[in-house]
Parts: sequence; structure tokens; C-alpha cells
Amino acid sequence: MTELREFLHFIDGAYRPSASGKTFPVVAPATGETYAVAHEAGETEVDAAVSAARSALNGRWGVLSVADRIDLVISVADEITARFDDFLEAEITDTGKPRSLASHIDIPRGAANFRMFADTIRTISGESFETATPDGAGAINYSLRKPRGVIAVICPWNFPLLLMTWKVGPALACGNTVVVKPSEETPATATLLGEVMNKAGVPKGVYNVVHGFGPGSAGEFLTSHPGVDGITFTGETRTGEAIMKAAGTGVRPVSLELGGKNPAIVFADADLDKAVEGTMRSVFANCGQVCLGTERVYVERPVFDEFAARLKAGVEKLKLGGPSAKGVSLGPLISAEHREKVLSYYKLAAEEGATVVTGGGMPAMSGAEKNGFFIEPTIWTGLADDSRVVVEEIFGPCCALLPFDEEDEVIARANNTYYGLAASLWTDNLSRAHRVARQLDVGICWVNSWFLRDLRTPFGGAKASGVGREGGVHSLEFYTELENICVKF
Ligand SMILES: NC(=O)C1=CN([C@@H]2O[C@H](COP(=O)(O)OP(=O)(O)OC[C@H]3O[C@@H](n4cnc5c(N)ncnc54)[C@H](O)[C@@H]3O)[C@@H](O)[C@H]2O)C=CC1
Ligand SMILES: O=C(O)/C=C/C=C(\O)C(=O)O
Repeated sequence: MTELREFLHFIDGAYRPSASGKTFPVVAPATGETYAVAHEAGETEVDAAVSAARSALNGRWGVLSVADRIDLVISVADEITARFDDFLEAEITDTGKPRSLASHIDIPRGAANFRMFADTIRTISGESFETATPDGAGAINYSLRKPRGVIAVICPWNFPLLLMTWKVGPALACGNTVVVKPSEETPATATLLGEVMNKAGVPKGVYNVVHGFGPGSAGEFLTSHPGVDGITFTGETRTGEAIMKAAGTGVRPVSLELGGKNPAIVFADADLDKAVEGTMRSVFANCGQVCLGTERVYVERPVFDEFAARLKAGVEKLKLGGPSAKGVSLGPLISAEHREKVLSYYKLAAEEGATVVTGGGMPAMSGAEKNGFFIEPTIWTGLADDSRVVVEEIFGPCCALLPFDEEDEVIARANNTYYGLAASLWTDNLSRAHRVARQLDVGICWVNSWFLRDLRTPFGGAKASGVGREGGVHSLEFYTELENICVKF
């Protein structure tokens, strides 16, 4: 039997076990095998990580010039790129996602997130106002952006490195220090990033990692720790609510990127080749485990049957398999538990009267992947808008196809949800695209595309899909404290 790998905490520039000796298993979703154990942080480790982060703020890191800090942030990006293969192996083992996906999206974005925020900080300007005073002398008001302090970064498992660095990049570029709590499902890349921080010369205590779960474990200890000045989180809406409550004590700011039940709207005038190709990606990429993914597809009635037939044909060409299997396009779900959740919706869809266009069950896998957490990509028709399958976030490789007749009707139906993260529109009518996009209650609307990301743009959700926006200068609202200075002449 091969020895299990061990993921330690990274605190004050060094790898440490838990004082309690408590560990938990880390499972490779493609095989279902435990391939590592991670140490579970108790209050002792969380305290140590928060104090290290505080000391780093009060040490050399806190007095670095912006230029020197930015150089370090860029060195982190360079070092991720230099260790591309190590990050890639770590990410595909932890998540089971196809190597092609992780090598094109996850790992390059890990480096890009540091580079882009380094550029943002290098070029930001402040604001100033000349202010009249009763004595005629006047005054000048100017504002300064200062680091917020110690930031708690709570991450999910679907894009572990990408989503963690999306928060750590701006946090460090703005001069903060961080304590990261990666998902218990995917501890590998956050741990590896500790080595990168040391190699890049980032002072100890600036980047810390504690492993563990949410309630009653590292996540709760960290978010309720009084030494934390702000909390940024990506994950489920209910967890966002718990974190917001924890942040209420001490009135700490939060930045939350939460769930979605995202619509795609396909108008009859759309280029159907592009709409089918885009919808294939938006529903099935990362095995549907994308907060921006499409789960409701509204198709204008004249093209409904053709669109459904083409999407079905596309799905039936998807190749399921482990991360390194040749030509693989669909990996496993993250865990046996998550597969149970998604399968419960497959069952519910049948009970709610769906017609299963394709999929609906578990594939028969063989070889190393026999016990992996694979599931069939699935399309349904015939569901009502108020069925639970059409209302609730599933987070799997599945969608409901829903016909519509009128523009106003489809806007109302697309907006008839508790969530408001993302939408995609498929149309060749530019006026319609602008008109419809602005009426959708979402944080991000793509027209004739999906997941086309420019990291300078505001990213986040409306309604129950989040609080705040991150991306480019928008991240400064959370990662800095703005101070206004008024000087009387
Ligand atoms: N980006 C997104 O929108 C994501 C949505 N999900 C959805 O959430 C469901 C549950 O997946 P989970 O991984 O359990 O998501 P989750 O939202 O519960 O967990 C995400 C992170 O939050 C931590 N956490 C959980 N409860 C916490 C608490 N009370 N205080 C502090 N930290 C806490 C977890 O340990 C993990 O690091 C999935 O089935 C999926 O539907 C999951 C991952 C990402
Ligand atoms: O591009 C990004 O910054 C984010 C992508 C994906 C998510 O946020 C998610 O699936 O949670």
C-alpha cells in the first residue's frame, strides 16, 4: 500500500501539524480512493494563524513600498507559472477535473489573478477635492486607500486555486495579510502555495492556511475570530448567511460570491451552432460544478425541438473519465455525498414529470475509475417553472429545457428566482441583446458567450447570489479601507 500524503497547515511561513493530531481523509474523486490526509485545525491553529497574520501586518510587510510589494506579488505569479505542473497534478488529483480544463483555466488563472491585481494597484489613483470654507481660505480633501488588515479567505472546491487566488491576489496586492481555509475536499493547491510564497520571498505570516471543515471546525473558528478584519467567501448561499452572521459580531465587512440558478435564453434568431456549443459549455463544464453554470435553458418555441436535438447529440458525444484519460471532456463530481445530492434531483425530476432527453443516472465506469464519483450528463424537458428541479441550485451536469414565446415573458421567467448571479443570451439581434440584458436581475450577463472573463470587470451576484463585487478596481472596496483627509489651508 502506498503511503498517504499529508497536508499540513501553513502558519507563519512554516508547515505545521495540528496540536490535537486530528486529521481527515482527502479523497480523489476520479477513483474514490483516499490519497491523503489533512490536519484539522482547532482553535489553537486558527489563533496561531491569525496572530501570525497580525504580526506580519505590523512587521516588514506593513512598511514595504507599494512598488516592492507589487514586485513580490508578481514573483508569486512567476513562481506559480514555474511550478505549473505541480499545481496541475495537485488540482486534478484533488478535483478529478480533466487535465485539459485545469491546464487551460485553473492554473493559468492562479497566476493571472496575482498579475492582474499587481497591475491594478500599480496604476490606481486617488481622488481630491478643493473645498470652499467660510473664511475664504479653502481646504483640500484627499483620500487614501489603506489595507483592511487580516482577511479570512474561505474557499469552495470547484475551482480551488482559481477562486482562492482570486481573493489572495487582491488581498496581498492591497497590503493585507490572509488566513485561507480551503475546502476540506480540496486542500492541495492552497498548501502548495505556501512553498511558492516562501520561494517568492513573501514575508512569513502574510499567507497562512488552516485546514478543516465549516461549522464547529476551522471555518467557524476563523470567521468568528475577533482578530479577523474582513471575510471573503465563495460557496453556497446558506453558508454565506452563516458567515454574514459571524461577521456581524465586531461589524466586519464581507464579500460573498454565492450560488446561482442561472438562465440561458436562446432566441430563434440566434446562431444555433454557437448557442448549442456555448450551452454545452455552460451546462457541462467542470461537470456542472460552476456557480456561473446554466441550469435553466429557455428556448424560443420555433427552435426548441431542433435545439433540444442538437444539445442531446452534443451530450451523447461527451467522454467521461479520469483527469488524464485521452479525449475526456467530463470528470466526476467532487464527492460521493455531492453525487447523492445531484442524483436526488435526477430522481425528483422524474417525480416532477420530466421527460429525460438524455442521461438521468449513473454511468458504468471501469478500471481505475470504477469507484469514481461519475454521473451521467442529463437534459430534461417538460418541467414546470415552479418545480424544485427548476427552482433549486443542483450544481451538477444537468439542465432543464423550457420553451418560451415572448420576450417579456422570458425576462419575467428568467428573473423569477431567489438567485441573481449570471445569465447568457443567444441572439443575433443587437438591440434585443441590449434591451434584454439590462432587464435581467443578475450580476453578469453574457451575450453570445459564457464565462468570457475580463478580470478587470465587476464580478459578483445580485439577490441571494452575493454581496459586493470583486475584480479590478472593484476589489478595492473590500480589500482596502478608504480614509479621507481634509486639510484646511
Ligand atoms: N461557487 C459556488 O457557488 C459553490 C456552490 N456550492 C454549492 O454548495 C453545496 C455544498 O457544498 P460545500 O462545499 O459544502 O459548500 P459550502 O458553501 O458549505 O462550503 C464552502 C466553504 O465554506 C466552508 N464552510 C462551510 N460552512 C461554514 C461555516 N459555517 N463557517 C465558515 N466556513 C464554512 C467549507 O468548509 C468550505 O471551505 C454544493 O452542493 C453546491 O451546490 C459548492 C461549492 C461552490
Ligand atoms: O472567473 C471567476 O472569477 C470565477 C469563476 C467561478 C466561480 O466563481 C464559481 O464557480 O464559484
